[in-house]
Amino acid sequence: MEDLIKLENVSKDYGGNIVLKEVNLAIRRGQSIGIIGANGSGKSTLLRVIAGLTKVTSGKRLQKNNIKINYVPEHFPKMNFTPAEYLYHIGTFQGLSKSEIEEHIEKLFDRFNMQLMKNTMIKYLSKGSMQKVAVIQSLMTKPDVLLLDEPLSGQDLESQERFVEAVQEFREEGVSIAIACHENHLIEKLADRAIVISNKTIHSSREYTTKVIQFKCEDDPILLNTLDRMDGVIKSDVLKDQVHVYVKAQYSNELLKKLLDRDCYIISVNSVMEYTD
Ligand SMILES: Nc1ncnc2c1ncn2[C@@H]1O[C@H](COP(=O)(O)OP(=O)(O)OP(=O)(O)O)[C@@H](O)[C@H]1O
Repeated sequence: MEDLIKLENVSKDYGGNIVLKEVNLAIRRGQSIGIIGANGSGKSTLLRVIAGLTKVTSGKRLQKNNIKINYVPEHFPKMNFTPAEYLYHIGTFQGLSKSEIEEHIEKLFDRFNMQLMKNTMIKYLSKGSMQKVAVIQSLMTKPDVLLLDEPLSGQDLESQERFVEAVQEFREEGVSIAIACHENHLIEKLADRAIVISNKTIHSSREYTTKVIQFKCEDDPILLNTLDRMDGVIKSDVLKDQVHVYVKAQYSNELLKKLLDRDCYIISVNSVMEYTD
């Protein structure tokens, strides 16, 4: 897989306070990384370094030419704009036409239940609504790399689900994603691999390379006979009336959709993790 952004022995300190020490990391095309760590461990700093928004103290940040990066910060600034005005400016800056911007705003405001807040000054919005403006901004144009810092912060459950769906759609279109958050379930859903920051460095990573989908289906020989030939399927086992199918993580949503279309009952979806150092 092609490297879009690479950190080589990157260290970052703030006035002598070392936050990251000799970190090596590659953001690969189409790969999705979850960043886990305690408060203050350096997740936001790492994301800002990946985004190229923070200068590194030593080491190198390399970036492939002409790639587009969308970034959702942990704290959205309190601005004297309405969300519609702000997104209009951002869309124009990103080269979208007026009608494209209006279409995106309508669709995304509906999707995130923000229509009533469209014309309220951002500085008066609640924390969750402000975060939704940041999320909507990052979804208006398809990037090569989507960087998300605590994107669910303050969002209600329905908006969280909408957000997961939207990120999954980008993922299926090959967008690379790095997401820092404290919700492990979100990382398991959205990441192929999780890195853990502690003691100023990335000391281990978990690979979510395979998903195991457990389901039941009415007698459907066509499905069972073709399952092993479907994209990304590694193997399948039939145990009494249940089927366990092992599928590469990036194909699991596609397979889930197929199973649901055939009225299968999904019992569970689990990640098989491999640890690497
Ligand atoms: N601009 C800055 N100036 C000085 N120190 C900073 C700055 N940004 C971050 N730090 C310090 O760097 C350390 C790591 O902060 P960072 O926000 O990256 O952690 P985090 O893992 O994202 O934390 P949280 O989970 O609480 O959001 C903290 O000690 C923080 O005080």
